[in-house]
This record gives sequence, structure tokens and C-alpha cells, in this order.
Amino acid sequence: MMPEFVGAVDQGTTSTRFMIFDHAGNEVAKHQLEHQQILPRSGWVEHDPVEIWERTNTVIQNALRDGGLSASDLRAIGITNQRETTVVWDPRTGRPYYNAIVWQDTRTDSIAAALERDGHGDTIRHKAGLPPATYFSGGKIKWLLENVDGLREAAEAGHALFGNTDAWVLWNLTGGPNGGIHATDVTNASRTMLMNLETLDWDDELLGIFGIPRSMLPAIHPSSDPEAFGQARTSRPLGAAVPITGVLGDQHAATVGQVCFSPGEAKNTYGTGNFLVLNTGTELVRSQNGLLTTVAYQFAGSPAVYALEGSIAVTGAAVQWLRDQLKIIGSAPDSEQLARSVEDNGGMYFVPAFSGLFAPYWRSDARGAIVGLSRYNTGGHIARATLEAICYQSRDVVEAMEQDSGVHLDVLKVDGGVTANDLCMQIQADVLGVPVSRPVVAETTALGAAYAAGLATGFWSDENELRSHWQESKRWEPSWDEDRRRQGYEDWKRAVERTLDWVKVN
Ligand SMILES: Nc1ncnc2c1ncn2[C@@H]1O[C@H](COP(=O)(O)OP(=O)(O)O)[C@@H](O)[C@H]1O
Ligand SMILES: O=P(O)(O)OC[C@H](O)CO
Repeated sequence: MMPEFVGAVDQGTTSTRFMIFDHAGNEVAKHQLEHQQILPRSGWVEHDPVEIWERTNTVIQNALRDGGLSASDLRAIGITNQRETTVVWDPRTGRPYYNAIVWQDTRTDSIAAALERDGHGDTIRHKAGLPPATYFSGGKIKWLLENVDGLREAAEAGHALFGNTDAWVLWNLTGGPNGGIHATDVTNASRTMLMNLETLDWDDELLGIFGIPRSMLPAIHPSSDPEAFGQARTSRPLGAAVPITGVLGDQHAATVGQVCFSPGEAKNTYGTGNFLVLNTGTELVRSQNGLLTTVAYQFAGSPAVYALEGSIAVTGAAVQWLRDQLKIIGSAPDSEQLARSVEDNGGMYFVPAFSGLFAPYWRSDARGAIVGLSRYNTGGHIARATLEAICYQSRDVVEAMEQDSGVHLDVLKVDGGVTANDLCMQIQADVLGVPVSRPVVAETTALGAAYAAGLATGFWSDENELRSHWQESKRWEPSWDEDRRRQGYEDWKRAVERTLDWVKVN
């Protein structure tokens, strides 16, 4: 009997999950575990790579157990991951040289500023499709090489490997120090500032700008490939060899999971941050409005498909902040009830620029602000303004996307943890003036990784078969009149102005 299921590791910012899907794309089993957010200083965000690998092991074993399945029931595994987060480890021992530096971490702001000052900004924008910013991996690797004792020498001697968490998990799953495969895919590589979007290879000029030895970098492969990523070994956590045939960054995986296979199709994922991705086909579109150019996905034997992306650093993370720091809610879903305790935002706007502002502003000098406060305001207004901030930030990137591409959305496809918040999705439809639609399988990230893996092994035949799985579960229609929509957005833009030029970056 051929195995009937495909598995997917989703190594996210907040948690790691393993999901198992059947041939119709339905979820069969899932296990998920959070990991520690290490915040050593203001603006610094780290994860422990060893904890992430341990969590990955546990969620794989537990999902199989909960589903009453074994590794031999899996035709293939896909891996998807938080992108940009940077791990550097010693291949002889498997030990990381430092904690993973997370995509939200701003410690490299002076590196990013120096890239611009030294005249490298346009080269990076043109070749990598990215603005010099703290967000991407290149600056994080440079920081590690300059700040971890002995690391540069180790890297030059071939004793240091770089990976985003896909490569870290892949290397460990395929044997670690005993023959682990050091590889990544084009989508993850396109987030480093080191890959040339046209050649889809590491670029010597970019490597020179950052001073990064090529020997540290993983081999780049298509996102869906029957051979390149090897097999998960028979020891922990699987107990039988399973081919790993899909690897792609989580926002790219969600694009695949939402079956955005045609130019002009877009999705918005609401997790720790928000990420709007618009498929632009096999042509590179360079943004004039603060969006990123990125590889959407590449299936083996086919050309790469590109995308424009609007990346927002803090959306669901602002809800976590209400829970963990302000402690005005006990859980993320409580934000909905608290926000419903008031009619509107009471004149208050919250711009959660905790990591500066990403798309479309790219301002590392910004920091968060709550404006318009009066004594009248309550915790309800703070909760409501937090949900509105998620939606207004999404409007900022939708506006930029429409200007860059000429594509006008007639519906916004959404997914991710925050979309469980009915009020937030209603506000999103109101703020955009466009209906918002969520699919039945809201775990589109893991689904997309499973699709990439399953396409490579013939478990699914082609994109059309995958399209037939997509079903709407819920739609929110706009209810605000034009005046309210326009006024709210104008006030939001005024609030954003007040966050700028706060931190001095040298
Ligand atoms: N009902 C809810 N309302 C608002 N935010 C929520 C809700 N449920 C989850 N979240 C937020 O969603 C995020 C988790 O979503 P998820 O898609 O799992 O993210 P990630 O992939 O980034 O780990 C958290 O930041 C959490 O605060
Ligand atoms: O882990 P998520 O879902 O917050 O996604 C993180 C992004 O990949 C960062 O670029």
C-alpha cells in the first residue's frame, strides 16, 4: 500500500507544529508547541535553536501518535518556517554558536544604515529585491561574525554553517553531524539580501558587501524537489525514513496553500506579523512603493514564480503584548471581547512600531505610540485600537501593492491565527472596503508545505488538483460608509507620522 498522507513541519515565530494531511487536503492530525521568546535587551529577539529542534521532534512524534499513524504512512514531508531568523552552528558538533537572531530583532540597525551610507543600497535593492533593513538575514550573519568570539575564524575554516530555521531543522532531520544535508530553497534564500533574484544563486558582489564566506551558506534548490532535500533518518523522531521533498518560507507556503498560482492572486496571513503576498508570475516586478520583490515559489522543472510582498512586523504580536506585558487580557482571543466592549476606538490609535516600521515605510527609527488618548479611554479602546492597527497596517500594504501592480483586489484571501478574531476580520473588511474571505483549512502555511512536498512525489498531480481543494468557510462584507473609512485612514496616517524619527540610528 502506498502511504496515504503527507506531513508538514511549520516552524513559526511563536510555535512549531507538525500537521498531517490526507489526499483531499484535509487535516488529519496536528501537534503544536510554543517556544521561549528570549528578549535580552530592548529591540533584541532571540530563540534557542536547540529548543526549536527539540520541539520539532516532539510535535512530529505527538502528531503521529494522536493520528494513530506511523512514519510509514507518510509519503513525504514538507518543511516551512519563519523566514530570515538566523542560526549559525558548528557542523562537527551540531551546536549553535549563538541563539537564533529572530527576524524582528533590530540590533543590526547600524549595519543597515551603513549599507545605505556606503552606497550599497541600490545594489541590494536591485539584485536581492530588498531594502537594507534589520529584517533580513545578511546583516544578522555579519553581526554574528563580528560579535561572537572566534566565529569568523571558524567560518573561514569551514566550521560554521548558516541557515534559517528550515535549514537548521532539515540538517538535523537528515542526520545532523552524521551526514546532515545543508540546503535551503529559493524562497528562504530570497530573504537573506545575499541571493540574486535573476540567477537564483548566491551573489559574489552581495557576499563581498557583507563579508560572508560562501562556504557557510546552504545549497539553494527549488521549493518542491523529489531529490535535493534527502530523507528524514530512521532514528528520532520518525522511526522510518521519509523523503523530505518540499521546503519553503512560511509566507510562500501560505501563498501555495491559498492556491494563489496565477498572477494577480494574493493572500494576507495574520500571525505574529502580517504578510501580504501578490503573485506576479515569472516576471520580476520591482516595487516603487516600499514592497519587497521575492520568489513566491519554484516547483522542480519549472521557472521561479515571483511575488510582491508587504511585510508588517507587528500584528498578532501586539495582541500578545496586551496579554503578556500590559496584562489587560488573559489570552489572545479575549482581545475580541474586550474590543467589543466599546463602539469604536474612542479617538485612539495605536501604532505598534516595536521593531520600527516595515512595509511600506521601512523606518527603523520608528517606535510604538498610542495617540489621541483622553481620560475617557478604557482598556476596551486599547484592544480595539490594537485590532484596528492590524487592519490599517494591512491597508497600507494593499495601497502600495495596488500602486505597484495595478491589481485591484475584489476580495482579500486571509489566513493565520488572528483570523479567528471575527471582529478583527470585520474591521479589515470595513477599513479596506473589500470583502475578506477565509478558507476552510485556515492552516494554509502547513498545507502549502505539504502541497510542495506532495507535488514533488506525485501524491498530487498538479496545481489544478490543488485548486479544487480550496473552499471558503467565512466571508466578511464591508459595513462602514466611505466617510468613516476615509476619515479613519487619514487619522491612522497622522498617527504613523508621530512614531517616526524616535530612535537615533548611527
Ligand atoms: N482570537 C485571536 N485574536 C487576536 N489575535 C489572535 C487570536 N488568536 C491568536 N492570535 C494571535 O495570532 C498569533 C499566532 O498566530 P499564528 O498564525 O500561530 O502565528 P505564527 O505563525 O506567527 O506563530 C499570535 O500573535 C496571537 O497573539
Ligand atoms: O512565523 P510567522 O508566521 O510570524 O512568520 C514570520 C515571517 O516568515 C517573517 O518574515
